[in-house]
Amino acid sequence: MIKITKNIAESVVQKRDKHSYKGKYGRVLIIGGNENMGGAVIMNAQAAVYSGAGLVTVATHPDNKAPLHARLPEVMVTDYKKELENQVRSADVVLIGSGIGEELAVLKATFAALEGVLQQGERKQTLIVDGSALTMLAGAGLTLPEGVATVLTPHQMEWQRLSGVKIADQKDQEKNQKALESLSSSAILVLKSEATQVYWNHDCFELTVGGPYQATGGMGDTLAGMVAGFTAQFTPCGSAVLAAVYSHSAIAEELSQRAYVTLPSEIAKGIPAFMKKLADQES
Ligand SMILES: NC(=O)C1=CN([C@@H]2O[C@H](COP(=O)(O)OP(=O)(O)OC[C@H]3O[C@@H](n4cnc5c(N)ncnc54)[C@H](OP(=O)(O)O)[C@@H]3O)[C@@H](O)[C@H]2O)[C@@H](O)CC1
Ligand SMILES: Nc1ncnc2c1ncn2[C@@H]1O[C@H](COP(=O)(O)OP(=O)(O)O)[C@@H](O)[C@H]1O
Ligand SMILES: [Mg+2]
Repeated sequence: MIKITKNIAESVVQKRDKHSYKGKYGRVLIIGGNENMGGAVIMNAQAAVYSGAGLVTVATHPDNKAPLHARLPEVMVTDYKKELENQVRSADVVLIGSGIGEELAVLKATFAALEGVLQQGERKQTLIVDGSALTMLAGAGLTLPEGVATVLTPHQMEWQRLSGVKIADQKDQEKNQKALESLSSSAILVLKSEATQVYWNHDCFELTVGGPYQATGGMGDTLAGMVAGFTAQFTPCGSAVLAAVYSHSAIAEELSQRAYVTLPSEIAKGIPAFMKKLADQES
């Protein structure tokens, strides 16, 4: 087990090139948020924008458009049942599942569009699967698109549903690793808990920052948005995931010095200053 340290995050988050522009920092497409769970995509999007993603589009239920624009003028918004294929085609990173409910057709259309891009050999895209998309994956017996850089971000029950590994057995790295390999030959797993584990490239990493002040709805939606924002900007994908996982909980730990609970939106607001500290340390 390798500890996820500040050093890993510092080696990932770099100072920005003076001659760069938004196109260099990735196009993120967030798909999720049904009529009852629009908050989930707001938290995804806030985290992705504050992590520095170059362009962020949210494909969601139309009821969520006005609240999203009111909270985050930086994002573009589209209906997740219209023109999804074109949106997926133009994205570098696709995050699907937070608050998506049971919109199986949207999940299937997203996977089909990603496979279409792959077949044309256009470029390497990253897919992040969170929340209810993981539950639908488990229930519908869908397979993950191979060849796309994939990150799964389940909490313990989502992982139990998807992999069959019972929560009580999830401390067993070998069991988790084997189950992951049976789902995908190359996916990265972020198995969230009070001691989050990341499985990448046959290694297992463990988070040692964070705490119970994070046990509040939307905390995982914020992490998923950070993973999207970081993977849009930094390579390799696994290092970017580790840096996002570390930063999310390290910001919460800092906030917990003066707060009983560390709300997801407060963590998101802390991202730019935290990333600056990481970039300033980078050697
Ligand atoms: N504002 C919004 O729009 C928000 C929208 N959200 C969206 O809601 C969707 C559903 O996500 P979900 O996680 O709330 O529900 P689900 O997948 O059924 O899991 C809960 C079941 O698992 C069990 N459980 C056991 N261990 C667990 C663990 N470590 N962590 C968590 N649960 C654990 C737990 O046990 P119990 O608490 O009953 O003992 C219960 O039986 C998802 O798409 C998400 O993005 C939320 O983010 C909130 C804010
Ligand atoms: N006791 C705890 N200690 C540390 N982190 C926690 C604790 N409880 C929850 N978390 C973190 O909060 C997040 C919860 O994710 P998730 O259940 O998907 O939230 P949601 O779907 O409501 O956004 C994970 O990153 C998890 O590691
Ligand atoms: Mg979640």
